[in-house]
Amino acid sequence: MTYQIQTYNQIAEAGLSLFEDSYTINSAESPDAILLRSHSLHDQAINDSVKAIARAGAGTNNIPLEDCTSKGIVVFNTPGANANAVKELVLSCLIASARNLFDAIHWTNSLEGTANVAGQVEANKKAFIGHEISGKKLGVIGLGNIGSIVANDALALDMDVMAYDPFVSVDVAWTISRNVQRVHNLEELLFACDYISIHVPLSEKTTGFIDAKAFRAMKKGIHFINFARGELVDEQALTEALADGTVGKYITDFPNDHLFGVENVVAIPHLGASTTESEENCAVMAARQLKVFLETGNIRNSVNLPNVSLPLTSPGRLTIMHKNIPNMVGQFSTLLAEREFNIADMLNRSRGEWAYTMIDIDNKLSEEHETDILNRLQKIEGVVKVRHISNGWQ
Ligand SMILES: NC(=O)c1ccc[n+]([C@@H]2O[C@H](COP(=O)([O-])OP(=O)(O)OC[C@H]3O[C@@H](n4cnc5c(N)ncnc54)[C@H](O)[C@@H]3O)[C@@H](O)[C@H]2O)c1
Ligand SMILES: O=C(O)CC[C@@H](O)C(=O)O
Repeated sequence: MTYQIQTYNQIAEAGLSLFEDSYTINSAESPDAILLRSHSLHDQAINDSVKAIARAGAGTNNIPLEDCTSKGIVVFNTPGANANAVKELVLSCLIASARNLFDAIHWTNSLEGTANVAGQVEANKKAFIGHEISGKKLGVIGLGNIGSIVANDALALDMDVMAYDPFVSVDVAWTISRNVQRVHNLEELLFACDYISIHVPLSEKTTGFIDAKAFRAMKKGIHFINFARGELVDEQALTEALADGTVGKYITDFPNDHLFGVENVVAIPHLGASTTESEENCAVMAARQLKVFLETGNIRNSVNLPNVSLPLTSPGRLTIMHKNIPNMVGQFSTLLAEREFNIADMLNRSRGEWAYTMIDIDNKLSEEHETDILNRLQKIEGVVKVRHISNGWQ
C-alpha cells in the first residue's frame, strides 16, 4: 500500500523523513493526508481522497473542523509539542515589557550617527526605568499545555500567579503548582493582575473573548500578552483601552494592519513556536500520528474523533466513521456475517455526535470482495467514511 501526503508551510525534515518509501510527498493530486502548520484550509476545497489532516502545532482554527468531520476526515494536532518554545518567549516578553526593553532598544538604535552616544545614553536612560516582575501578579487565562508551564515558571520567577480555566484537564491539573491561585471568575483575575497572558484556543465561542467589559475590569496600565490568537481580543475595545491607558502594553504574536503605528503595541511575527526544537517536535509528532492512522486506523491526538488504539494482528481491518446513533455496530456485524466474514476483534468509540468503529476480520479480501464490502458499508445511513487496511505483516 502506498500513501500520498500533501504538505503546506515549512515542515521540519525530522518529521518528513519518517515517511519512508511507501509514501510520496507533494506529488499527487489525490492526497491521502495533509500535513500543515498555519496554512488556512477554510477557503480551499479539500479533495475527497483526504482521510486525515495533521496540524503540526496546537491551534486548529485554520482547519474547517465541522466540515472535515462531516466528510469523515480525522483532524490531529500535536498537543504540548511547541509549549516550551511559547512559554520561553512569553516569559522573555514579560520581562522585556516590564523593563521597557522594546522602546529602549528602539531609542538606542535611533542614536546611530549622532555625537556622544555614551553621554546621551546616560542622560536619557531614566526615560526607560522599568519594574521588576518579582512580587507582581500575573494572570494566566487558559491552563493548558502552555498556560500551565507559564504559570509554574512565573512562580519560579517570584511572581504571584492567578489562573482562570473552567475546563482545565485532569492531566494538566496534576502538573500545576498548588501556589497558582485558581479563580472561577475571570473578572477576579482581570481586576487583580499587573500582567495578563492569554492561552486559550480560538473558536466561535472565544472570538472577541477579551472585550470592552473585560478591559474595563483590568487594572490601569496592565501589560497584556497574547501569544494565543489575535481574534481572541476585540480590536475596537483594545484600541480604546490602549488609548485611555488601561492597557500599558499589548504584546502580540499576531500583527495586523490595524495595530501598526498604535502606541504601546509590540507586534512579533508569529514566532511563538519558531524554534528548531519545537518545529521538529511538532513535525515528528504529526508525522507519526498520520502514519499510525493511515497504516493501522488507530487515532492518537485527534481534535474531532475519539482516540482509539487496537493492535492490528489480523489479516485486515475495516474502519468506519459514522454518526453516533443506535444500531450502527449491529448493522455492520450483520452485513459482515451475511458474507461469512469472521470478526476477530472490534472497537467502537464515540465523541459527541460522531463515532468510529474498527473491525478486525480473519479474512484476506480479494479486490472484488473489498470493493463490495466497502460499498455496502458506505451505503448504511449515518456512515461517512470506510476504509479497508490490509495488514502488511500477514
Ligand atoms: N504563538 C504561537 O506560535 C502559538 C504556539 C502554540 C499555540 N498557540 C495558541 O495557543 C493556544 C493554546 O495552546 P495550548 O498548547 O496551551 O493549548 P491547550 O489545548 O493545551 O490549552 C488550551 C487551554 O485553554 C482552556 N480554555 C478553553 N476555553 C477557555 C475559556 N473560555 N476560558 C479559559 N480557558 C479556556 C482549555 O481548557 C485548555 O486548558 C492554541 O490554541 C493556539 O491558538 C500559539
Ligand atoms: O507553526 C507555527 O509556527 C505556529 C504554531 C502555533 O500558532 C500553534 O497554534 O501551534
